[in-house]
Amino acid sequence: MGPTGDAALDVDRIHMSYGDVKAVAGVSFSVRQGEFFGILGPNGAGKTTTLEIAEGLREPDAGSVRLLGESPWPRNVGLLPKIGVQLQASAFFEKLTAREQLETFGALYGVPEDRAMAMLDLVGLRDKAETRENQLSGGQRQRLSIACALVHDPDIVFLDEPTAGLDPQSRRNLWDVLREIKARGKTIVYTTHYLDEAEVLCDRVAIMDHGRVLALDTPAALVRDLDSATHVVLERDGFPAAEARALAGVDDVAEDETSLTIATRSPAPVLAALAERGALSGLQVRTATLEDVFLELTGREYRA
Ligand SMILES: Nc1ncnc2c1ncn2[C@@H]1O[C@H](COP(=O)(O)OP(=O)(O)OP(=O)(O)O)[C@@H](O)[C@H]1O
Repeated sequence: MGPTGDAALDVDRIHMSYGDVKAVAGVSFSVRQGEFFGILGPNGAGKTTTLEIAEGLREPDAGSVRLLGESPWPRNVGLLPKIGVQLQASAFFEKLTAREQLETFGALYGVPEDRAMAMLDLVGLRDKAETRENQLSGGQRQRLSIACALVHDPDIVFLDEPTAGLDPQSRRNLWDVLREIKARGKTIVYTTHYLDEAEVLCDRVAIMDHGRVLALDTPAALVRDLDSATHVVLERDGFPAAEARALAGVDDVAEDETSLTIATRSPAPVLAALAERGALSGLQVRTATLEDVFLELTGREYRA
């Protein structure tokens, strides 16, 4: 599934070095309107540099960017009302409450004051409206920074690792916020080093390593193209291993103390055969993930 219609963002063969460090080495991708696009990769892959060039915060050494049909560099003031950039939490105004932060950012764009409460509702912070930002938790500050990026109702939002450093519950809460933003028709471009998260949230992802895009597609297509086995796990005593080996479509069978694991590239008939024999007790089905895709692409285990 590639971009269709007018692209919200077109990044064309960009390069960027910091001294001897080649941070971005010929990166190209397009993001279509309304798409949730993830830039993934381990630390130092070049995600932030790519995002900053796409937003118009940095000038690339080579290559070009079209953002909502325009060049974001040199600083394109006409684009600013249409793009939202998540601020680092340190960019909040000191001593203001969550509501006042939003009203202040909103005032810069001339939006009505009641937008602040609407944004607090969107990110689930209404009950923290009168709390000063330095008294918010890490997850609440992240949500406030996303609300600030959205206060002027931009068409496209850029988020740099919005879920980094959050506990699992806060991460999940933020996923709901991101899904709600997408449901409102916004284009989202975000970076993360959590591959599992991107698999759940993103329409398409670019997997980066050492300044290059190694693969770009929907998470489902990337995993499917691996052609790796699905693992069907059953309770060990639920079904004899020898019978499992004899089923059509089974590639391999392994046993440990508690479970029987069947590897297959045709899970549907194998599951149907197990169901016919009433052997689905304790069933778990494990398919490949984006981490397996990364391993296949780079030959090394993924380490965020
Ligand atoms: N301002 C800078 N000066 C010098 N080197 C930099 C600078 N910013 C980034 N780099 C280097 O460029 C490379 C890419 O960095 P970048 O921040 O774009 O990667 P990243 O994928 O966002 O990593 P992370 O997940 O750690 O933020 C890294 O090797 C980094 O050390």
